[in-house]
This record gives sequence, structure tokens and C-alpha cells, in this order.
Amino acid sequence: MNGAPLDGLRVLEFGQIAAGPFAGSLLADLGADVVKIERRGEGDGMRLWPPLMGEQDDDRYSGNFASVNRNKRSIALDLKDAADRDTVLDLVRHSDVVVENYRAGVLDRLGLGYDALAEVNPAVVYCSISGYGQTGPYARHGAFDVTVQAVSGLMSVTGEADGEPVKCGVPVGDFVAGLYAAYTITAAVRRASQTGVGAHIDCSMLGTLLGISALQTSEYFGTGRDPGRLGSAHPRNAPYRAFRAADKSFVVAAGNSDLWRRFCDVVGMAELVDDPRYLTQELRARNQDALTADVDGRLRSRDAADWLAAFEDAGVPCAPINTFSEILADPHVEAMNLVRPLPLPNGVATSGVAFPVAVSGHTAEMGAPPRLDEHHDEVLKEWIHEHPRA
Ligand SMILES: CC(C)(COP(=O)(O)OP(=O)(O)OC[C@H]1O[C@@H](n2cnc3c(N)ncnc32)[C@H](O)[C@@H]1OP(=O)(O)O)[C@@H](O)C(=O)NCCC(=O)NCCSC(=O)C(=O)O
Repeated sequence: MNGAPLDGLRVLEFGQIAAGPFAGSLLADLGADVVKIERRGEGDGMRLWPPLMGEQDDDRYSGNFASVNRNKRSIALDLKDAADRDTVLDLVRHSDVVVENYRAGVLDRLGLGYDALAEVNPAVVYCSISGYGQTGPYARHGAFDVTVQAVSGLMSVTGEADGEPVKCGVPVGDFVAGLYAAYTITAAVRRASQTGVGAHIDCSMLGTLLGISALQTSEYFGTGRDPGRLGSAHPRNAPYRAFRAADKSFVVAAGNSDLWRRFCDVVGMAELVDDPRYLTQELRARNQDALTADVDGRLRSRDAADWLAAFEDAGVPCAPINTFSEILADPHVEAMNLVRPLPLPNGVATSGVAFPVAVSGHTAEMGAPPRLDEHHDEVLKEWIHEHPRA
């Protein structure tokens, strides 16, 4: 990699499915040398998630697995076997970071918890990602994305007001935990490089979902009332939601008073600007059911594309409600160079979304995900024998 910000950082990832592997892939995309330690025989369970691509039954690779395990290497070890556990300890001596997302207590039971690893490498930054954190009444509870979206309050504010609570269609519980984990790991690595003292990072899916729910939790703290479900609408802004046009729905967000005036102009309802129900942002949000009813007929009179062109001309933020196939083929995404070829170990090429943040001096590459145990000898030789850490 060229000028990679994390060039030279050695990461051992005991990751499975999403949160741990995503944290590892964020580090790998920025140039870290990330080695997955996987279960012998089967490896990370996500290896079997469809779509599996490739001609031969025994040489197919999962697109899902590739998306969060590109740019990594793999070693398969039986963590219940004493010799393999010693191999892990040898690797830990020569690494900077360990990241894992097993149920709290699993790696402690295997003799590979933070205390054991800090004994062989006091500077190691060890990040545990779990559903509920390492301590507290729920620490040993297993968690999947949907259970944490439910328990965290997120589902209670997602969905239409008169419908059932639903989860976000993207597994934010896993991916947000992975993001916080990678961010905190890089901070702890900086401190470790200055002090020689590592860290145990306790990153929970519950805590991180509460962390990104800052507007909802602060609303509750301020009012004493639970925020409710508003579909695509906003509690403190209107018009700001999906509206129905003649052919389909689209989104427009006239999120301040100037944009509200422009919105009224575009829909040809200038009389609404001075309507006492809509004079301020706060009033528009409070009276948004009436506002939506007032503009509904007019918006349904033209197709979404016409409205989008008109709002865009007026500088009012608006958007089509795309499918992934639509946005991935969009000329703007093409100009961002986000969709790139992602090779699989069997030579088949799929596509992937590259690391989405540009860092000057660094080109994030999209290297193949590893075959299970592909790099066993290579990593041991490199890390332990050829380039040992002092
Ligand atoms: C996802 C889980 C509920 C799965 O629970 P379980 O299937 O009961 O697994 P556990 O993590 O409790 O334990 C893993 C077991 O595998 C053993 N184990 C693990 N790796 C190895 C290797 N390499 N060799 C031998 N044995 C191994 C380990 O010792 C444990 O066995 P024993 O020692 O015998 O117990 C839990 O791992 C969990 O809560 N993880 C943290 C939260 C998380 O990341 N969830 C996201 C999942 S994906 C998701 O959200 C989604 O798809 O949606």
C-alpha cells in the first residue's frame, strides 16, 4: 500500500460474522496487517453465507464474507488445543492489536483473555466487542444485531407511527460497534506507542447503539418522555420526509425557514409561508400532519423526477428513494470511484464498495479475502522469525 496510515500495524482478529471482522477490515483498509484466527475446519461462519461464487462446489466464496474480510490473511487454529494456544501467545508477542467478538468470557476460559495476553505483551491493545459489554447483569448474554436493535430502544423509534417497531435494514448494531471499536483501537495504539502500555477496550453493541442515539436520549432526558416512531419524518423539522408523487415517493427536506419559503415557491403554494401554523421551524414540526395534508394533493399531481428537478433547481435538499442497484450504478457514485473489483481467492471477481473515506497520500486497495488457513506458515515465519518485535 502507498502511504497507508496504519502501515506496519499488526492485528490479530478473532472475528466472526460482522462486528469483529468489520473492525478488522477498517484497520486493513487503512493498511494494517490483519490476520484472522479462525476455527479449524469451518472458519468464520460467514464464509458460508450466500451468495457463494465460483464454479466448483468446494471452492466457492461468499460475497458477504469478502466484503468485510478483504485485505486480510488467515490462520486456522484449535483454541482448545494447548499447542495451538501457544502459537497464539507467540503471535501476540509480536502483534500490536487483538480484536475479538465472542461472547464475554469465552477467550478468558481459553486462557486468551486480556490479562493472559498482557502478560506476554504489556503493550497489546485488546478490543473485546460483545453484545452487552464485559461486566454487568447481561454480560454473558449472546447478542445478534436484531436483539440489540430491540433492546437498545432503536426499534422503538423506527417504523411508521401506526405500525410495528422495525429494525433498520442495515445491521447497524454490528457495524456501528465495529466502527467505534476501530476508532478506539487507533486511539489506544497511539497511547501505547507513547507509553508502552496497552489497553483492554470493552466495546458493546448496546453501548455503541446508545452512543449514536444521542438525539433520542437527549430528547428523553430533556422532556422525560419517550420519542416515538415517525416513519421518515423528523421530530423537529418539517417538511422533512418522504412524500408521494404521481408515480412514486421521494424525499424532500426543507430543513430551515429559508428552504421552507423555497419549498412553498416550488410547489406553487406561496400562501403557506405566512400561514400562522407554519411560521417557525418549531411550529412546522408540531403541525406537520396538517402541513403534509396541505401539500399532499399538489405533490401527487406530478412525477417524482419532475419534483426532484424543481427542488434541486431551487436548492432544496431532496432525493429519490433508491434501491442499492440504482445508487451503485449512479454516475455520482461512479465519480467517487467507490465501486471497485474485489477478487475472490478462486479467481472470480465480484465487486465491493471500497473504504469510503479518502485519505490523501493513500489509495485503499481491495485485496482478496483469505482462503481458510491460507497464510499459516507465512505469518508465523514473518511475524515470529523474520521480523520479530523487539
Ligand atoms: C454471536 C454469539 C451469540 C454466538 O454465540 P455462541 O454460538 O454461543 O458462541 P460463543 O461466542 O459463546 O462461543 C464460541 C465458542 O466457539 C469456541 N471457539 C471459537 N473459536 C475457536 C477456535 N478457533 N477453536 C476452537 N474453539 C473455538 C469458543 O471456545 C466457544 O466455545 P465454548 O468455550 O465451548 O463456549 C456470541 O458469539 C456473541 O454474543 N458475540 C458477541 C456479539 C456479536 O458479535 N454478535 C454478532 C453476531 S452477527 C449478527 O449480529 C448478525 O448476524 O445479525
